[in-house]
Amino acid sequence: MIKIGLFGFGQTGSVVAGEIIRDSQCKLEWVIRQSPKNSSDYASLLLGFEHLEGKIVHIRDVNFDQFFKENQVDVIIDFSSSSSVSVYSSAVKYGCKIVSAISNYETKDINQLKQLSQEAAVLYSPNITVGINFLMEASKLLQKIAPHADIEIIEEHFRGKKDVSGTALRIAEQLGLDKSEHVNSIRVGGIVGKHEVVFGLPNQTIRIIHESHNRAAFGQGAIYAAKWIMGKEKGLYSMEQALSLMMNAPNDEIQSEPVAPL
Ligand SMILES: NC(=O)C1=CN([C@@H]2O[C@H](COP(=O)(O)OP(=O)(O)OC[C@H]3O[C@@H](n4cnc5c(N)ncnc54)[C@H](O)[C@@H]3O)[C@@H](O)[C@H]2O)C=CC1
Ligand SMILES: O=C(O)C1=N[C@H](C(=O)O)C[C@H](O)C1
Repeated sequence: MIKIGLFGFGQTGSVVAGEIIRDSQCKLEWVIRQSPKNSSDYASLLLGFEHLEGKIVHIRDVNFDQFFKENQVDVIIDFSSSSSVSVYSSAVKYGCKIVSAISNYETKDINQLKQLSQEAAVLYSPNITVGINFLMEASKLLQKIAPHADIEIIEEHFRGKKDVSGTALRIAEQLGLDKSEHVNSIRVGGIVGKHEVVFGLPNQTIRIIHESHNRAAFGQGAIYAAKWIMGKEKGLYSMEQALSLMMNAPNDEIQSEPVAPL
């Protein structure tokens, strides 16, 4: 059983908590949240389950050195904010691994996360869905086939998302594009997350699109990453690496036993 601690119980973290609770190989030990709401409750009860799982802990109520010593977990999953890395850095001395899904880090915080990976296994992904990594691989392949194509990235999210999509910035980086020139953001309604790479050729246009319809997609990706990182030594890993078996496996393996749920 993989013991998981979760940072963040917002619009994504609360859905991720439900996915962890539903997974038979994982146990949600605790949820650290910033809001004093529902403190000392259980995430399971708040999400409609009948058993007790995922004690809700208010960040102001804990001495983290003591908390991590007394509430040790195998993996911390972070869906909170850039600054949380400074909170859970002390957990790694108890052997804890980290899966961070924070999409846009402040420079000091991403540097601290990289520093942490010298003592612990850390997986960081601005988009932790399985599907977006296929979009990235397909885009890199198409760019090789059509090196002269014009390329634009379109990212669409819910109206309240303030930052530019970390996923789109990473796609631009992987394709060698100027992030300030070739990432186009749309903020409308309740779109969970859509990324489109548009390849413009003289007589045709090719579009590669990934769309998350439900935040459970992020929960499934985070759980896959948590299971994958359990066997890893200290170091910094990406979701592309965690999925590389799926993308590089011989055809018969892919057909018979997909490595991760789509
Ligand atoms: N990598 C991926 O695939 C995905 C990444 N994200 C990222 O996850 C983060 C959260 O996204 P949302 O849930 O939409 O935002 P949100 O604002 O709804 O939730 C964030 C929650 O974290 C809490 N929080 C902030 N700092 C905290 C701390 N130090 N300790 C504990 N809790 C803290 C906030 O109070 C809030 O409840 C964002 O960075 C977002 O970009 C979201 C979806 C997918
Ligand atoms: O804030 C979100 O919700 C999401 N953020 C990530 C990003 O910024 O790329 C990933 C996903 O699209 C949802």
